[in-house]
Amino acid sequence: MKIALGADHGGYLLKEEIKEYLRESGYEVSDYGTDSCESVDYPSFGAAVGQALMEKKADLGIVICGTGIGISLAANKVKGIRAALCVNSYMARMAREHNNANVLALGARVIGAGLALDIVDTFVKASFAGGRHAKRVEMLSALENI
Ligand SMILES: O=C(CO)[C@H](O)[C@H](O)[C@H](O)COP(=O)(O)O
Repeated sequence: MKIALGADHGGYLLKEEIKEYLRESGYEVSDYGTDSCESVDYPSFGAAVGQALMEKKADLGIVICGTGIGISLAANKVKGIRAALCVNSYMARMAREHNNANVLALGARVIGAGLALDIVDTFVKASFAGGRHAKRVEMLSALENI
């Protein structure tokens, strides 16, 4: 599985930890920045990860900023992206099983690294349950045409 990572300055350090964790776990990881704690603008990095998924360069994305809010909003502006901001592992599992989320958003100023890695692990291992959820996800996609 290929995973695209992106973060602003608020999420940079957590992104580096997640990158190391995923690579050690055997995943192929592409890093769309940022590359330091120097102040940058989260929309660029959320959009870059979203575009990477839509261009089939990755299967899932993980985006991180201070709260996870701004960068999830940015990723969700890309057509086809369902980015879910999660603060616990239950949300991460439901995001995949019920919402077929393709991007996980995290807030590095909200949760610690230990919880973040557990959320990441849950998200990448879970899969879409389909069934009654498929119609709802299709309805979400239809909203992109409004
Ligand atoms: O976009 C955000 C909030 O929705 C992120 O948390 C950003 O990382 C944050 O806004 C950056 O704030 P800073 O004061 O410029 O570091």
